[in-house]
Amino acid sequence: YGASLVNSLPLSHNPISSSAPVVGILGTGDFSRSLARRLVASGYIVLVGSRTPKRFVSLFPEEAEVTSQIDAASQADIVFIAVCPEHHSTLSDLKQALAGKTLVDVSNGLRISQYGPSNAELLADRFPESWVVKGFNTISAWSLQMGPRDGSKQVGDNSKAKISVMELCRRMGFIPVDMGLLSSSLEIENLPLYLFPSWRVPVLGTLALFIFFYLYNFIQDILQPYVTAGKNFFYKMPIETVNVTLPSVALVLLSLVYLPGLCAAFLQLWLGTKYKRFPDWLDQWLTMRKQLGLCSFLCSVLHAIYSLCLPMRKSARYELLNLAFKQVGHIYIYIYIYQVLLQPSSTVFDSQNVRLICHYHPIGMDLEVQVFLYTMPANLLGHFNYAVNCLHVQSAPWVLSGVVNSGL
Ligand SMILES: NC(=O)C1=CN([C@@H]2O[C@H](COP(=O)(O)OP(=O)(O)OC[C@H]3O[C@@H](n4cnc5c(N)ncnc54)[C@H](OP(=O)(O)O)[C@@H]3O)[C@@H](O)[C@H]2O)C=CC1
Ligand SMILES: [Fe+3]
Repeated sequence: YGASLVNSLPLSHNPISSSAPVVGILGTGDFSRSLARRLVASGYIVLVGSRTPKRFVSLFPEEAEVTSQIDAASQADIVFIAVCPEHHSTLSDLKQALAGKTLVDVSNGLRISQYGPSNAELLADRFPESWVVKGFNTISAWSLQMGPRDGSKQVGDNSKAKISVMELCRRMGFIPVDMGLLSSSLEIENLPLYLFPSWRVPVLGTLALFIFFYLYNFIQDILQPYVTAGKNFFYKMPIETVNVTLPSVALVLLSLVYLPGLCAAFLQLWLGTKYKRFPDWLDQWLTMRKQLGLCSFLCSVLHAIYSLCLPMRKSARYELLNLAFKQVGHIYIYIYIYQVLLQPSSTVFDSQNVRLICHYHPIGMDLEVQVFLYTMPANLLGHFNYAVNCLHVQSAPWVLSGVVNSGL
C-alpha cells in the first residue's frame, strides 16, 4: 500500500528555481513515486524515466514529468536508479546518455552478504563513464512519503536568509530540513503541540472494550447469581472480574492488529492491483496496528500481574495445578515480552514492518506473493501468540476446571 499515502501528502510551495539541478529517476515503482513526490516538494525539477510512461503518469505528482528512460537519462544532471538490481542490465542502452553524470544507486540486496561485489559496484562496472553514489537505500518509500522527521525544520520566504539559518543549524551539528515558504510555518508551529496523536483512538478503543467486557463479566458472574440465587460475589469486582476481563480485551486488540492486514490483502486481490488507494478507514486502521498491539501487550501484562495477586485457593494440590496451568496458559505473555522487548526493530506490531517486507523484496513480485507477504505476520511468533492467546481465553476456564474436577 505504498500508493495509499502518495496522493494525500500536501506539497509545500517551493518555487522551482531555475538553478536547481534536474533530477532523473529511472523506474516508476514504490520508491520512485515517493522519491519524486519529495523531490518536487523540495523544489527540484523531476524527470521520471519509464519503459511505459503513459501507464504511470497518473501515479506521479503533476509537477514531475514522466517520460521515456532515454529522455530522463539525457536531460537530468543526476539520476536515481530506482530499478531493482536484477534489471540493471536492461539499462545498458542508456550508457551514452548517462556518461559523465552522477548515478544514485538506491538498491538493497535480498539477503545479507559478506562478500562483494555490491549492487553499486556492479552498477559502476556497467557504467564506467558515470559516477555512482550509493545512498537512500536505508530510507524506505514509506519514510520518504512521511517526509523529514528529524532535525530543525526551517521555513522562510528569502532563500538567502533561510540558507544562513540552515548553515548555522548545520554547524551546530543538527540536520536542517527545508520545509518551504513562510506560509508553511503554521504546520511547524503546531508540530510540538500534538500529544501522542496516534494513540487517541487505540487507547479509547481499549477503554471501551474494557468497559464492555467488564460489564459483561459483572452481569454474568456477579449480578446474575445475586439476583437469581441471592449469592454475594461482589468481592470479586476489583480483582477477579478485572482479571477475566483483561485477557479478552487483549485478545480482541490482537485480532484488531491482524485484521486490517487481511482486509488490505483481500481488497488488493479484489481490485487486482496494489496501486489503488485504500479507503481512509482502512488506511488509518493500518497505521494504528502498533498502538493496538502495545495496548494488547499492556492488558496481558496486567493480567499476569493480577493472576499472581489472586488469593490462593482451597487445597494445596488445586493451587499447584492451577498455578501450573496458569503458567502454561500465560505462555503468550512471554512470547509478547520476547517480541516487544527483544525484537524492538521488528516487532509484529510495527506498522511499517509489513510495508518494509514488501518494499525491500519487491523484485518481480506478483500479486499472489505480495498478498501472501501482506497476510503473513511480520513475525510468525505473532500468529503463534495469537493462537495460544485464543486457546487460553476461550477454553482455559472450562478445560482447567474439567481437568481439576476430574481429580487429575
Ligand atoms: N520501496 C522501498 O521502500 C525501497 C526500495 N529500495 C530500492 O529501490 C529499488 C526500486 O524499488 P521499488 O520501487 O520498491 O521496486 P518496484 O518493483 O516497485 O519498481 C521497480 C521499477 O523498475 C522499473 N523497471 C525498469 N526496468 C525493469 C525491468 N526490466 N523489469 C522490471 N522493472 C523494471 C519499473 O518501472 P517501469 O515499468 O516504469 O520502467 C518498475 O516500476 C530497488 O532496488 C529497491 O531495493 C531501496 C530502499 C527502499
Ligand atoms: Fe490468564
